[in-house]
Amino acid sequence: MTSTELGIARAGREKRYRLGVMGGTFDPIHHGHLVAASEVAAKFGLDEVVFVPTGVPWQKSHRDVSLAEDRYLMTVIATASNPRFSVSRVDIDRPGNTYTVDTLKDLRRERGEDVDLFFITGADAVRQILTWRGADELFDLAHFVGVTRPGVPMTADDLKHLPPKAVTLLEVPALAISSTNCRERSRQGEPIWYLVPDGIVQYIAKRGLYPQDQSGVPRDRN
Ligand SMILES: Nc1ncnc2c1ncn2[C@@H]1O[C@H](COP(=O)(O)OP(=O)(O)OP(=O)(O)O)[C@@H](O)[C@H]1O
Ligand SMILES: O=C(O)c1ccc[n+]([C@@H]2O[C@H](COP(=O)([O-])O)[C@@H](O)[C@H]2O)c1
Repeated sequence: MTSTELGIARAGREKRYRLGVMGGTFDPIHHGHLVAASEVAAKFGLDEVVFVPTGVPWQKSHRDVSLAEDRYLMTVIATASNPRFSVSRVDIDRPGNTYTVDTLKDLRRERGEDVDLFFITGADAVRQILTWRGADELFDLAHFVGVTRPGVPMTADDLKHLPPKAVTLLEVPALAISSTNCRERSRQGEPIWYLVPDGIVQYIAKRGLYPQDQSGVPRDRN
């Protein structure tokens, strides 16, 4: 959506604009991400979900991460067909480690005060939020939506350490897909068709992103 279209859409409505924010390393983006964003958009009545690929994901510094431009382009390709999905460069254009507190402040600055922000995150990331930089500020900047993820058991008890009402848990259709598994499958010459959108299979092949490991041992089991 262009900024003019956004302005027209906003002018014609009384309710505040509801913007979902789906942050991720997206190395590569897969259907688990897309289903999570789509479900939260439907359940929370979001006007738009902006996907924000990380610049430098500091909590993944133990492994190689593909170039930000490749992850950005994959995110654009995967979201292009959905008129409510968009992609932001705020994290990849900001130098240094990526912190969500900066992401949310940048989006607030860009989109204005009359927007409610909903940060979408998987159950694994919800558990980690208090380790994030500026965690005490995060819940004033956005409402957090933690989506269920296969292999990550999560109940309301797991949210006890977070401020009350700061996070909503949402059950989404279970897709046992991870970027790690997609990378490993590519490296072992196994198909990733239907785990990721078709254009992503083709982009990975074209750019040789996760080359087959001749030793048969995945490079980044994490
Ligand atoms: N299958 C899934 N179901 C629900 N949420 C998911 C799923 N995969 C990823 N997420 C969530 O999407 C966000 C971005 O995830 P990320 O880009 O790190 O993908 P990932 O599959 O977890 O990657 P990796 O395996 O490399 O750690 C995180 O909040 C993560 O919890
Ligand atoms: O702010 C932080 O310190 C922080 C630490 C780890 C992860 N995050 C954010 O959480 C989202 C998912 O991250 P990841 O590493 O699981 O792809 C992404 O938007 C990250 O920027 C944020």
